[in-house]
Amino acid sequence: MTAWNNFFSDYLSKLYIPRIGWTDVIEIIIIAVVLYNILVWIKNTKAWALLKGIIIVVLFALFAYILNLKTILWIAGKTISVGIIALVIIFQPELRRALEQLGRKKLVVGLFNFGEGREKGERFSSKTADEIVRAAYEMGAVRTGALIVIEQDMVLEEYVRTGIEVDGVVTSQLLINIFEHNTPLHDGAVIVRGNRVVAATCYLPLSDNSNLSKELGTRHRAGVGISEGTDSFTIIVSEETGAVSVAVGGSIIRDIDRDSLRNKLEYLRKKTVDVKSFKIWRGRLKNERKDI
Ligand SMILES: Nc1ncnc2c1ncn2[C@@H]1O[C@H](COP(=O)(O)OP(=O)(O)OP(=O)(O)O)[C@@H](O)[C@H]1O
Repeated sequence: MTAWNNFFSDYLSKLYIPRIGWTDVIEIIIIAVVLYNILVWIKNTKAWALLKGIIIVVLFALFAYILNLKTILWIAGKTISVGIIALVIIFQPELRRALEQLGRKKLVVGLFNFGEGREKGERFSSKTADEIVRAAYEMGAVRTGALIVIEQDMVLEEYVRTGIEVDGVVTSQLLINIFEHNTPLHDGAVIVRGNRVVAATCYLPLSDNSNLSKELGTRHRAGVGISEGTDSFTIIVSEETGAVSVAVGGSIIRDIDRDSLRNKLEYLRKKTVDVKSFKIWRGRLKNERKDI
């Protein structure tokens, strides 16, 4: 017993417990918020895939360090500085946009913006699913081309920014109106977030997948393109054939029937959405969105 007591008193005498003042608490909060927002930013841009790649490289370097693989460590050491410069060049557009936002935004709201309209536990309502299905097949029947991207966990802000803000409740009439030929909003993609059409005329990345059928033009390639880099669910209505297709995870399901599309949307709708914390800062957003 005395041995234990000695061990603990010895251990405690060596333990350094720093005094924490209120400035330390403020510093911890600021660093936590900044880090959190950097991680959210990484997740919402293509930096997410890159971060996963970096983690794998770091694990590999760690492995080389443990086994003392000198040549690999030397190469890793030499490439690190080049790698950092390469990262800045690759992410120059994203970094510029992030800095621009920082300068433009209402800072506090920007910092605590944890994703709009996602506190309900459901991605979108059953009515929204019905409206999207109705719009897709009504447009298909009259050969109106359409591209509807449904946002899931990954926020598609960088694509929303390429289009024109709409912010309207999803209805079949709104979607049909947007894609009506020779109207200002008909070109490009519509992005749906929750129960709202957030933007139209959005420009999506084109897929360069050489396995895609040569019959498919840029509308379909754009639908597949966005699904390669994000977890979005995209509905494509062909202007040429009226067929409705769906792109998810880099693959396309062509000419899907109405019931299958409704079932897929129903599945998406019910996938649980993280209820984010810090609701206190989101009161403003909720008040703006009573009509959801
Ligand atoms: N990168 C893009 N992002 C968003 N929309 C795009 C993009 N590229 C093309 N589009 C849309 O696709 C339309 C052109 O479709 P195109 O005829 O080339 O495609 P398609 O796949 O053959 O489809 P369809 O069967 O409807 O003809 C454009 O008018 C535009 O609305």
